[in-house]
Amino acid sequence: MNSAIATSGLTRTFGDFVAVDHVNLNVAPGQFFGFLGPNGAGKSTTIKMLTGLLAPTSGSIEVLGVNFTKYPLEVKRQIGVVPEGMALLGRLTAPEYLRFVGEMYGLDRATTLQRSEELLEFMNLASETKKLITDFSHGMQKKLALAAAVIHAPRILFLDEPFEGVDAVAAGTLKQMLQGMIARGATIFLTSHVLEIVERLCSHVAIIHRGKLIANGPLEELRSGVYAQSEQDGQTGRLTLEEIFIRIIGKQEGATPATEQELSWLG
Ligand SMILES: Nc1ncnc2c1ncn2[C@@H]1O[C@H](COP(=O)(O)OP(=O)(O)OP(=O)(O)O)[C@@H](O)[C@H]1O
Repeated sequence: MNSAIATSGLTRTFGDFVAVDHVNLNVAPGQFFGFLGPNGAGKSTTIKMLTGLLAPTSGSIEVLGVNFTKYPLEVKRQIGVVPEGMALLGRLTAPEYLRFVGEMYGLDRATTLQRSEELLEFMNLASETKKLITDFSHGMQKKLALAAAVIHAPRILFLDEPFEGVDAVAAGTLKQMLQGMIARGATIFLTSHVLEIVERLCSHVAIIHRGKLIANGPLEELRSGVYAQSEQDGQTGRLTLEEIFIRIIGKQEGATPATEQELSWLG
């Protein structure tokens, strides 16, 4: 097996609209992979297909060398996911939910209990064990969804906007947890609009725009490609991922960047 995640011609349509258009991805085991794109580009739709939450219209997906369509359960056992809507069970408490998830993955009760306690402590949720999940704040729900996604020690973790709504202290803890997983050989595939965090964590980046992949590779290669172009434009110095992203998307749009437009009527 050479890839942790490999897609070929992955496509999803909604009626006539092509949300994901013949995407070929190749993520090596142990990579920290950032999947970027503007709003509505097709990131969540792709993650949903990669984790079995949405069927592709066409194309193939292999995860850890296994055909997802043919052997979905075998794949699902080895992956963890925090999807866009988190999909928690609101009428349970956090320990009840983690116990449910742990047992669903076939962990014995003692292991589930021990990991659940450790995770709640780690996520700073240990004092919230009596509250129903439906009464959790958005950030608390996000942290619980993350805890549930890793309780079975998955080999691949898929995260759709893991830092959204999470406070700075928790974001720091989370980054540490993800880096620890990478150090122990896991693969992480994440979407985020927080490009400073992606830049700090991810070794590889792909950019999707209107359903099509428009950039894909090691972050440093992407940087040097865009950097060479920007030198021709007269700009020198190291580009941040945010600058790289804006340049790549701007080139596709061929329009005036939003920052240069004005809402003159607005005060
Ligand atoms: N169930 C659906 N029915 C119709 N259109 C959909 C559906 N799900 C997604 N889309 C459309 O597919 C496109 C891609 O959506 P997606 O949620 O994948 O974008 P995204 O890159 O995750 O965006 P964001 O960064 O805003 O979360 C959008 O135009 C969206 O409206």
